Amino acid sequence: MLELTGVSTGYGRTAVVHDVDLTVPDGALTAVLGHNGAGKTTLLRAVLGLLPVRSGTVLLGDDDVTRWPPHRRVRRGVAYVPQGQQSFGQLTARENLQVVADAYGAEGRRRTAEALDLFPALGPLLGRPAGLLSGGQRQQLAIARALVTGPRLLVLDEPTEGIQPNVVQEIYAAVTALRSDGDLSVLLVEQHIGYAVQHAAEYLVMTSGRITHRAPGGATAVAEAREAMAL
Ligand SMILES: Nc1ncnc2c1ncn2[C@@H]1O[C@H](COP(=O)(O)OP(=O)(O)OP(=O)(O)O)[C@@H](O)[C@H]1O
Repeated sequence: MLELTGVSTGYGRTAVVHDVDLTVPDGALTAVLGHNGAGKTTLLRAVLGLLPVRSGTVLLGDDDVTRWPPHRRVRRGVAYVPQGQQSFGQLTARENLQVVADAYGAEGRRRTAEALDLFPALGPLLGRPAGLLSGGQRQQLAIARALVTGPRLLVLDEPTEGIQPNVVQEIYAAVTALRSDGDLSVLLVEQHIGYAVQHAAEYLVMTSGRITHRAPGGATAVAEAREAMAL
């Protein structure tokens, strides 16, 4: 479980995120919604340890990881897929997976095979430079690469931004399959309200760095979420 209590963070002297409480129970999906510049990515950076927490605490299970560096959080089971379908563009899709898998030996090879089962569209593309893949394919590759680390918490920053609807469906189907398989938790930042709220156990709306609305997710919650976003 991930639990943030009273977390504030920012850049230099600029405070961006203020006093955020957020929980992702084991096996659950929590979604953070908000307009451009609301502070969603900044909040995720604090979860990953890429930005120092100025006040508040970040717990992973029983561990207080507030001061842990990013690599220690990754070893503790946190995987981050940043915004923008990032990959090593000159390397092939296969090599993009291998650079991570090599660090995990036989386990890495097993997880690579599992990730490719989850995203079958990647199979025929493995020999192609990642820079030549479409945005949707690169996003699937980025999620697959994160899965090779064997996460217990997957942190996704706007995974469907700029991606065509059928690939969005594939990405959400994959996330659903992953969660139904075990106790993988997902912290999801999205502007695509419909999918995020439908799949979330809880969703939060962030406005100017503060949580201004929180409610249980589900198919019937989407209209309320749109209203909360419009305020
Ligand atoms: N490296 C940085 N240094 C200084 N300020 C930054 C930095 N990155 C982001 N900010 C500022 O922090 C605020 C929140 O940005 P953030 O990227 O967290 O928003 P967001 O909700 O993720 O937006 P988007 O949906 O557009 O990605 C913005 O005002 C932004 O200009």
